[in-house]
Amino acid sequence: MNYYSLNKKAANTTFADAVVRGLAPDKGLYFPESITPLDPSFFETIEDKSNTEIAFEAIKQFILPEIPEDVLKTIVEETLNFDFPVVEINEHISTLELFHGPTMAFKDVGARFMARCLGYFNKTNTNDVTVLVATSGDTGGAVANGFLGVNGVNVVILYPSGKVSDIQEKQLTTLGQNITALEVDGVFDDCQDMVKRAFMDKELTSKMQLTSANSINIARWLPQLFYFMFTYKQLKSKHKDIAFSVPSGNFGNICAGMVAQKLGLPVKHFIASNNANDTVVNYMISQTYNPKPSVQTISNAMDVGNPSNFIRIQELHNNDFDTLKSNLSSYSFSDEETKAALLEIYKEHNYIADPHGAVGYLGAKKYLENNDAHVVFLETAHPTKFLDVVEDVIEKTVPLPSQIKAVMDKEKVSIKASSYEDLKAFLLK
Ligand SMILES: N[C@@H](CCOP(=O)(O)O)C(=O)O
Repeated sequence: MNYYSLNKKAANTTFADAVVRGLAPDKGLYFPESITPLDPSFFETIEDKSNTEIAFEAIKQFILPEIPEDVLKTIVEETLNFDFPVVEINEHISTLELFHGPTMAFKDVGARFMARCLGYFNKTNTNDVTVLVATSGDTGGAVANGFLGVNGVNVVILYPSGKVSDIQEKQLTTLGQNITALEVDGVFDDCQDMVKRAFMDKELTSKMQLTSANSINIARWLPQLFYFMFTYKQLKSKHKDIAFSVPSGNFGNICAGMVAQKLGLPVKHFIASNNANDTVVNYMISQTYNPKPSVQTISNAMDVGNPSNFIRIQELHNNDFDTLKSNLSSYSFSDEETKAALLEIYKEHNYIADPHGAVGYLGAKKYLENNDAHVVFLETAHPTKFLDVVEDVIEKTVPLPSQIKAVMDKEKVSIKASSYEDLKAFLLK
């Protein structure tokens, strides 16, 4: 499979090259040249397949033969060695728990998958690769964990100082080895802009191979389509019309769900559930894309003012607003509404959500006001990653899982960076 740049000014390229570059030379995001629907029998018999069989069948057209079939199977198996349960909240709403991996956030799948792809390509590539990643909370920890000790790969994580949760900060600043955390004086979008600027900096790129482990990288983005297939497997026999409410920040996850839909997955509708960072909500009303600096919220992983993947979503809908509108609704919710939802989910349904899941729950409820479907909201991270907020709202102590306990007492190590020049100086050193 070859990939083209959505800026249409760079040459098409292979999966390997797109992964190693991260971003195309014209600063565009890579996009697959074709998406061929799977045979309908795949979905008819999905309940008989294991998660790894589903994932392998769904992703192979994007990767083979550059990674051989047996290696890709192993990558998929190693990536997916934890559960993805769907939990019913009520008759009309369920949640897909995406927090059973090592860093307890949905990013684990993409990070582990990409790390293994890069590890494979590095066997024949003698040059070290530097992975730059911007995080508003969860990506950083997942990438640190997924890439720890990968041969020939150095990881530099940029995160907005004081704007990630304590646990998230521990997860991305305490591993050492080939992982370095840069604490940026700014918001997530500043971190993302610094990463994108580094890719265009000829002085840097002439001296080192840079790539990204954000969802702008196809190997981080595409595996997220698995979640939507795993949900269908679990709900197919119970519900006819399934819609997804996806807590959205950089919009990679929901966009991957739309790729699953292009592959033939029956999805009635997508709901992009946002916090106060409502760039896409406004676009869906005004048809004007007006990115703005992100504002800080209690669902911090979604504090993104200029979602990178929205351009891929438009491409998937042939850049046609009416087509997009028939498939996507987008709503925004305040922190107060999010806290009220956390409490409601706990009190009425005996379920402890995290702030991002609570935003997803609100999106599901809003959609159901005027539509019929069974809506699955994605629980993108474990509630204990946002311990202060969750315990304060539900007035209950939440037990800590082993993955969280493991980082609690480790010492944070980070380097302050207040400008692009600081990042560049660090990389050149
Ligand atoms: N929500 C992210 C921000 C970056 O998103 P990504 O999926 O493009 O890595 C985070 O938690 O860091």
